[in-house]
Amino acid sequence: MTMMRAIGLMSGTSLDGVDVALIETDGEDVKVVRSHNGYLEPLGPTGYRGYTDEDRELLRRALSDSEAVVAREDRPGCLAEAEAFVTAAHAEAVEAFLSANGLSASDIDVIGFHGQTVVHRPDQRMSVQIGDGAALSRRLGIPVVSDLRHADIAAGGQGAPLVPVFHKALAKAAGFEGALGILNIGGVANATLIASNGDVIAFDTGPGNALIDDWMRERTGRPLDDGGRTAARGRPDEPLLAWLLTHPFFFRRPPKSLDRNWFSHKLAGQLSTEDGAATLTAFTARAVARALDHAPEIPTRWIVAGGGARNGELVRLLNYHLRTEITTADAIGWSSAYLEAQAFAHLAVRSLKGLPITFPSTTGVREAMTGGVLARPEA
Ligand SMILES: Nc1ncnc2c1ncn2[C@@H]1O[C@H](COP(=O)(O)OP(=O)(O)OP(=O)(O)O)[C@@H](O)[C@H]1O
Ligand SMILES: CC(=O)N[C@H]1[C@@H]2OC[C@@H](O2)[C@@H](O)[C@@H]1O[C@H](C)C(=O)O
Repeated sequence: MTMMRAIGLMSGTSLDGVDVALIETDGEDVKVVRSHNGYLEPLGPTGYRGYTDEDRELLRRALSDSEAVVAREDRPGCLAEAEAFVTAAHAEAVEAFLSANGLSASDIDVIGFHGQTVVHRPDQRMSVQIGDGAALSRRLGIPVVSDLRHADIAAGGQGAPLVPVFHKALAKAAGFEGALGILNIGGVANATLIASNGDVIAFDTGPGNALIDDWMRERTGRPLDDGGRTAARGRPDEPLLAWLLTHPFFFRRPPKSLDRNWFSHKLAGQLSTEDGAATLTAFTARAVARALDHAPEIPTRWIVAGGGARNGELVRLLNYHLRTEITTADAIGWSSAYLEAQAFAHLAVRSLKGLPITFPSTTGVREAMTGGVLARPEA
């Protein structure tokens, strides 16, 4: 099949910025190259457009104002302003990326545009990602696929996670054998479990970095615990941790997905900065370990991606709780930081071709289905 050149754009729940990645894919197989250390990695450059404090403040207000959303078209409070900003920030990110890599719009077949999640209520069949795909397509002169969660959620699925079909393509390209776990630790964490016979299940495991980030911002003014160094100096509050893990979410059978706002860093309340960071970091790690309760086959290899892979204390705890050695995505030639953006490039091509992007075992939707809305520049 012919390979297409696709750009994926992700602005995740951490609200840190726009990730940009170009890959070549036919929607089934991803073009890979052998990296310097012998692993197979997706071919293509990546880019990033960080949010300023002011940008992040607007997005935070948008998250809060979005509580008033009743129908998915609603844009209460600052949501319309935030949506225009998200579209413009993504356009700038792509323009800078193209020029940095000597590319022009005609070199790109399609863009997969995730947008910024502001509402995720699968029980109400609603998940809203702000960002205007049609406007982005017109500005860039490139076809854009957006709104990739809606069809699934409207059909009764969780609308998340969407990356598993890309994880599976990467695992196939790498030729991994045996049961494999792929963990993405963004604001929220999600796991893809691939059994030795190729069967896939996927679900959100619980909070990722979001609570740690919120805690650090409140206590230190810096929005992350660099390397997990603060957590490493503290002691987790065991009774609080045990209580947090009694939340019904952890007992629900997958597929399941989580909204960023279902848990709050305020739960660590009165603890010292270090002990609070240690407790919230341990919470993320133990919530991930609860994934093993739902695994049809215990993975013998775990690959960890997302910003959380750079939190040394979190990785140390995961090594302990997952009972097997874990490897960071970067160590095997995959990109910890850009895997999700690459996934949305792959998903856009699958959407263009009408291939399924969600499955009963990944979102709980009744049957495998495609999704996404295509906008063409001339429309
Ligand atoms: N050096 C570091 N030390 C500790 N944590 C880090 C480091 N670098 C990044 N992070 C964490 O990673 C987060 C960003 O992760 P990532 O970009 O994967 O999230 P996202 O894509 O926004 O989220 P999601 O996957 O939920 O959509 C930061 O907010 C921070 O918590
Ligand atoms: C609703 C939403 O935006 N969910 C995100 C979030 O961030 C991580 C986790 O929660 C995952 O379910 C999803 O993103 C990834 C990209 C996904 O859909 O696979």
